[in-house]
Amino acid sequence: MNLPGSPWIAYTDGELVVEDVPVNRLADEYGTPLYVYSRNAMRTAAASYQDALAGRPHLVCYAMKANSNLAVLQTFAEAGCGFDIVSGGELARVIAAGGDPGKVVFSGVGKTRAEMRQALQAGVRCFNVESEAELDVLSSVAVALGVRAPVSLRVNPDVDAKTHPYISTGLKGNKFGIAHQQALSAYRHAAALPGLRVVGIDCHIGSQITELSPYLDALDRVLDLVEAVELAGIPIRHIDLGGGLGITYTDEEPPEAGVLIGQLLKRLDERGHGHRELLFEPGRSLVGNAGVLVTEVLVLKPGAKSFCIVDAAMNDLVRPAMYEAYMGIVPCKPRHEPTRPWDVVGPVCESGDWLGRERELAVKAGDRLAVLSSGAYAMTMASNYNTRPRGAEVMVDGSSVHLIREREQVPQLFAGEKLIRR
Ligand SMILES: Cc1ncc(COP(=O)(O)O)c(C=O)c1O
Ligand SMILES: N[C@@H](CCCC[NH3+])C(=O)O
Repeated sequence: MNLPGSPWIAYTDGELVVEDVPVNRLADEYGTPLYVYSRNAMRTAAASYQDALAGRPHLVCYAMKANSNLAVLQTFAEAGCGFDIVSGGELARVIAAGGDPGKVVFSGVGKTRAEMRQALQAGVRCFNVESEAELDVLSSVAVALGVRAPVSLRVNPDVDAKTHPYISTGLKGNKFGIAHQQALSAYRHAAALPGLRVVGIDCHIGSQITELSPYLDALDRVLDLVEAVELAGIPIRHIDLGGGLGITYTDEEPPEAGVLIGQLLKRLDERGHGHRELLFEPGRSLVGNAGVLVTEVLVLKPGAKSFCIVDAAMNDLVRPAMYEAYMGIVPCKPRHEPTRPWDVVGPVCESGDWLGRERELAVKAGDRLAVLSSGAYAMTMASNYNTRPRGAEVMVDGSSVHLIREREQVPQLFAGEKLIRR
């Protein structure tokens, strides 16, 4: 069986392993719920973008919202990546991980003045500006600091990324970016402001995209604009095509990064833009299939509907509850016994607290299951709902194991709370 995450995540001698390490051994040592990542899967994924872009000026900016653990950032920084950030908190993480702020692009529809100042002082590479009003605010913050902010306008190309409505971002009904019809005037506005320096153009049309055509359609819209903006006398140095490339959770067959980039480069060349510096902001496709969430079966409730209650829940992995997303679930040590369908659910007091429905499994209490494709948007979206401490994170690199985040302890969860004095 070829699991998502193969060859880094696979069965060896009847046991699930991440690289050279059996997952059950990690669960024995670090407990569950436990996020386990393959460092070489991350390195390989970064290389697939970088190799496809070799010989062209480029920067792959890892969209760290997918997984912002410092050791994950360190891995991508060492691979030569920059970062796509959406908050001052994410910038602080980049710096703490030893990343270069000069390789950071700052996206997001609602940056605060304090975050703008922080990013200007750190020397980020570029602000991806998402509205005309933001141009004025950013310019005034930059003028007050005596600098010019490098800006790229995030254009909303009104292209259907054919993905879940909650994660589509490039349609005119989405809150993201500046409508492509208004972008030229927004560029004129930007070029006239004293605190700004136009450096690029940006678009990001959505997430978990499994087809090439939306990317090519968006690129055409972006190139039309680049031509119009440069005709207006405003040079555009880089083109940032965002992230969004999907991964295999079940039977999806998204294009490989190399294929996507090959097609985009071909279109750029055909249209005479092959010399431009290219930026990408991939998140999920760099880390999603590099990780699993390991959980222990607490109790079984067979019946008309059979529930397999595990110790991980929607607070550890919200994607099924939030998007009805399918995540593969496999045993860490398969039993050679008959299977039956189980709803794999967590202990949280919500009917929406499920990880998988109608999964054919042979399980007993105490067994460990691995939720596949949990390297992206799992830990970063985790919460403490029901006063549940978040799990530990472990990075495997060959046969080396690194604890990269300790398990939260309950007292930490209310450490900042105060009783009212009587
Ligand atoms: C601006 C921006 N860039 C990049 C990403 C990364 O997306 P993905 O994880 O789908 O590659 C996102 C999230 O969708 C985003 O909002
Ligand atoms: N968090 C989402 C994707 C949104 C990406 C951020 N714009 C997911 O788990 O699929």
